[in-house]
Amino acid sequence: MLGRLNHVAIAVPDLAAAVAVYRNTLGARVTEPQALPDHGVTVVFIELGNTKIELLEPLGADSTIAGFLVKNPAGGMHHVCYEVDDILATRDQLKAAGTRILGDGEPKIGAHGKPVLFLHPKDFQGTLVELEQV
Ligand SMILES: CC[C@H](C(=O)O)C(=O)SCCNC(=O)CCNC(=O)[C@H](O)C(C)(C)COP(=O)(O)OP(=O)(O)OC[C@H]1O[C@@H](n2cnc3c(N)ncnc32)[C@H](O)[C@@H]1OP(=O)(O)O
Ligand SMILES: [Co+2]
Repeated sequence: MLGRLNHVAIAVPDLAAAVAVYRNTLGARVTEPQALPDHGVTVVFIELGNTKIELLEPLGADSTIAGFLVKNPAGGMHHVCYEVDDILATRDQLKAAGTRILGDGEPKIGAHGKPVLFLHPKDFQGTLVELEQV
C-alpha cells in the first residue's frame, strides 16, 4: 500500500522566520512560499534528496492548522505524507478497515498538484497521515 515518504510537515506560527532558520542556519534550499487557500495554509518545501520537509503556516481565519498551533504555539511536527499508487483504491481499502478519512473523503489537489487525502491521527498512533498519489 505505501510508497516512499514524500514529506514530513512542520507547522509554524511564522513561515518567514522558519524559512530564515532553515536557509541561514541549516543552509537549506527552500522553495518560494505557495499559498494554498483550499487547504488554509501557505507552504514551502525543503528538498533533501531522499524526502522533503514541508513548512506550513495558517492562511485565513479558519485554517485547519490553527487548532494545532493553539496547542503548540511554537510549532511542531504536523504530519507525514506517504506516496500511494492509487489513492482511491487505497482510500476504499482503508475505509473498509474502519479508518477515518478526513474531510468529505474525496481527494483534493495538494501542493504538488497531485490528489491527497488525510487520515485521522487517532487511527495512526497520534500522527496525522497524508496520502499523495504519485
Ligand atoms: C494538502 C496541501 C499540503 C500538502 O502537503 O500538499 C498540506 O499538507 S496541507 C496540511 C493542512 N491540512 C490538514 O491538516 C488537513 C487535515 N487536518 C484536519 O482535518 C484537522 O487538522 C484535524 C481533524 C486533524 C484536527 O482538527 P483540529 O485541529 O480542529 O483539532 P481536533 O480537536 O478536532 O483534533 C482531534 C484530535 O486530534 C489531535 N490532533 C489535531 N491535529 C493533529 C496533528 N497534526 N497531529 C496529531 N494529532 C492531532 C488533537 O490534539 C485532538 O486530540 P485530543 O487528544 O482529542 O486533544
Ligand atoms: Co503535506
